[in-house]
Amino acid sequence: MQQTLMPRHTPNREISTLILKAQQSELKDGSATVSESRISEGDALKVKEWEVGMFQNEVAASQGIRIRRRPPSGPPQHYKDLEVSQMKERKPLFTLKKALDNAPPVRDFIGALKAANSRTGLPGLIAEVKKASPSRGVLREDFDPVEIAKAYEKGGAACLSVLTDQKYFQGSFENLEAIRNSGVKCPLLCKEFIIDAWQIYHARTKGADAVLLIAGVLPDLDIKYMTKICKLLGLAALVEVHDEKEMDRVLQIDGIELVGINNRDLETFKVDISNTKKLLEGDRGERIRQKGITVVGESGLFTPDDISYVQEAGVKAVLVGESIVKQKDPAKGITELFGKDISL
Ligand SMILES: O=C(O)c1ccccc1NCC(=O)[C@H](O)[C@H](O)COP(=O)(O)O
Repeated sequence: MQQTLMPRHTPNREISTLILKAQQSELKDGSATVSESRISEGDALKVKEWEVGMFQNEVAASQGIRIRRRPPSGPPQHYKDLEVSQMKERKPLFTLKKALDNAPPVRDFIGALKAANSRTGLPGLIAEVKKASPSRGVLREDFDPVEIAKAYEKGGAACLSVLTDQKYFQGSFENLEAIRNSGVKCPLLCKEFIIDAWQIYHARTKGADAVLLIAGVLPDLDIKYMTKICKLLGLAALVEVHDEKEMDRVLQIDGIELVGINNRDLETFKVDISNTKKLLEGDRGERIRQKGITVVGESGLFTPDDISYVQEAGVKAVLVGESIVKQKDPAKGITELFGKDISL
């Protein structure tokens, strides 16, 4: 943490004061990070935002992060940075914090996956409510998110993943909120490109029980900080990796309970389900088991053989979109995917 508190760029006076407070706090109890220290959560967020803004590209490069968001200088240009900064202006953090008082209670996302796995002997299913994707275009023209969510629950899904990104997936927070308010009991993952802690608060106010943190997009410091915010809010964090390097980065972060192995390369869109097996082999797999991490196999799962393959590799849960959302009756699609009725 000290290293990130010694910027090469000069912070403004407010940030300098906050950094000093955080450092004094660290000196007192030795181990605290900015977010754990005695400065307020709002102040910690300001320091964090400043650190992230200054170092993002340097840190990202050193951690092998391939998916870059910010230009080296100047204003944000990536659509998600722009989108989030506009949303933050409309609903600042203090407004979101007030809205938390009226947010529905959080349901146990990881508990639901484990219970389904124990009940069926098969990986717990996170069924994805996704209208379109960058690799496949529109998956379902007659897309009614609540109807699909209800069919998934009827078909035995343990949890649901709801795409909220509009640009690439034609998703929305309205869909997430509508599913949450529809009486569907499955815990909900907010499937979003999270780049800012503000989005976690926002997801919580819209009824999410879990959020996605993508290691290919977020530096270690962000993953650490954001998993703490999730814990603070009672949300589960699904930390997604695609290769060995990302898995190794995530394994050295304490407190991570749920890791997703995406079989899809987010840059090339190439899907290979043997990726799940590769990342769970040998010492790496052993460390994951020792840490008690629940692993989710993600993407490209279409048949009972695919499910058996990733289960044998060591996953306790799977995240599936295309193969079930395209079915006329998504509940039947689940039965076909698993080769048996998992709702019983
Ligand atoms: O689905 C895509 O084309 C995609 C492209 C780029 C980034 C992410 C993408 N999808 C997100 C996902 O990880 C999947 O929606 C999820 O794992 C389900 O995958 P599938 O069962 O293959 O629909």
